[in-house]
Amino acid sequence: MRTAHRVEKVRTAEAELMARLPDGALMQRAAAGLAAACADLLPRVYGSRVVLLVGSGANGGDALWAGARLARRGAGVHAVLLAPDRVHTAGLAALTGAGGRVADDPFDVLATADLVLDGITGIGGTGGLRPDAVPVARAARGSDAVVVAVDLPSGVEADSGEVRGEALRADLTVTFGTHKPALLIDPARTCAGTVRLVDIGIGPYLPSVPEVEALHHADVARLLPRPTAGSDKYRRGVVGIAAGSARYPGAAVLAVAGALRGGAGAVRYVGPAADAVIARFPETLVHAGPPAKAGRVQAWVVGPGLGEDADAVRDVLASDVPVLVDADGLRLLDPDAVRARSAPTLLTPHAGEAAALLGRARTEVEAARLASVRALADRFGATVLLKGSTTLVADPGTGVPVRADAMGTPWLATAGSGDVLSGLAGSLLASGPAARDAASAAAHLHGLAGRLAAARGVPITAQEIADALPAAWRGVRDPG
Ligand SMILES: NC(=O)C1=CN([C@@H]2O[C@H](COP(=O)(O)OP(=O)(O)OC[C@H]3O[C@@H](n4cnc5c(N)ncnc54)[C@H](O)[C@@H]3O)[C@@H](O)[C@H]2O)[C@@H](O)CC1
Ligand SMILES: Nc1ncnc2c1ncn2[C@@H]1O[C@H](COP(=O)(O)OP(=O)(O)O)[C@@H](O)[C@H]1O
Ligand SMILES: [K+]
Repeated sequence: MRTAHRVEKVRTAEAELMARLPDGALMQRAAAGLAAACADLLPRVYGSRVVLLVGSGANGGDALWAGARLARRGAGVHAVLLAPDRVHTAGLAALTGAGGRVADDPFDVLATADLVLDGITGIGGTGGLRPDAVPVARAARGSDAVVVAVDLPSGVEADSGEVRGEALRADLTVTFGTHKPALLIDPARTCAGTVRLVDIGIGPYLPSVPEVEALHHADVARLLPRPTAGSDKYRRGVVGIAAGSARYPGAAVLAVAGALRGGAGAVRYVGPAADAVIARFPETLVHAGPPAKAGRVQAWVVGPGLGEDADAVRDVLASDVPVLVDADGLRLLDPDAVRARSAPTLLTPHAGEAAALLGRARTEVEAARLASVRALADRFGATVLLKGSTTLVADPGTGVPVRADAMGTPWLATAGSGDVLSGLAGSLLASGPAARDAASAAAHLHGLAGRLAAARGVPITAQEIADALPAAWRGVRDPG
């Protein structure tokens, strides 16, 4: 599992460790890891052209010390000083002592660079790149050089993953001690490129509960149900799907398709699309409705393609089993009914639906995804899965890390893809895990299924995502 901590916690941990170490030792650890990562990227260090973008803080210091190491190995290193009167003096002395130089014209040196190290800002940066840094960052991106961000791509908000203005776009980010939330959450995550973590020894001083966590395949594999000799279809869990309408029968079929691949022992469909569901999936148990009369289930999914059937939403929310609400269900739900539930509730909005639930603009939700998912979880007293290029899963209250999943691919942005996800997550929910575990496992499997279906770089349909779910289970359980 990758874990990310807030700046305040990182600074506290660094201070505790620094008090036990000689001056500058932590920066040396960071610079050594950074220089090694750069050396790995260059065909050879000797004779390569490296440009350092150096801001006013310790992030610039890291870049300068790493530049000095590369210069000692024969690289031609130029430093672009964005705040010459506030530069890290020891770092600059080390660079010039190793044969590195201060650049006269940033654009000249960037035009021929092989590698650019972005040390403009790290965890101390706020408010996007300053106007004087913008053309330099753009020139770096526009050059043929590989761009390596120091700790964070400059211009992002470390704690939230927001980008308030312009940010540098890196190919690789070398981060120190722990991930920062911005490295796991869009839009900042997209600026980071590949992320490499360098251990500088602060691990023991960080809190055990991170701010954000991202599951690996192995973590997800542990969350997936596995039938035992004592299992029967009811013990494995029955998931009820209240979805579809005369207008949108396909949503019911797709939600059932996802549910059938989610590990429940049986899928019970309730609603007006029973014929379409049975025609495609004869293994489904169908019922015309209402949900309360459909028979016992261990979890409900309500909402995909539901149209205006507010009664179905009310019925399901009144049940005493875990409930997932998606799509039309999110529009029709009574917030008080959600808050009053004693069994778990999982809401699965995309940014537009989240915006409607919060009474905010969609752009606001997209810009501040972490704050939005937390606000929704608190407002509804429910687990919330916020869809998008990084899927976030939050529980209400503090002290529980938000889960971030970036397994997906933009090819997943296709009609009906969310219906498959809700069926899948509901099916997992029926087998008994906590809502946040069912939600994060579903997001990961769905993302991997999308990747597998789109492996040849071709458009995919929602049905193909559902069809790729068995391969995604295998991929998660046996990544070998
Ligand atoms: N504290 C430590 O022990 C260590 C810190 N390290 C490095 O130090 C960094 C943090 O250093 P600092 O606290 O000095 O902070 P930064 O170097 O991230 O930036 C702070 C400086 O940037 C200015 N600034 C803020 N926002 C800006 C913006 N948008 N555009 C331009 N300038 C802006 C501030 O006025 C301040 O002078 C980490 O990200 C990491 O790279 C590493 O060397 C590891 C050890
Ligand atoms: N740019 C993207 N990158 C990765 N995944 C995405 C992207 N856009 C959307 N998705 C995923 O695709 C799915 C779309 O769901 P949703 O918006 O509900 O679609 P629909 O309502 O058509 O079923 C979600 O799982 C979401 O996380
Ligand atoms: K940086």
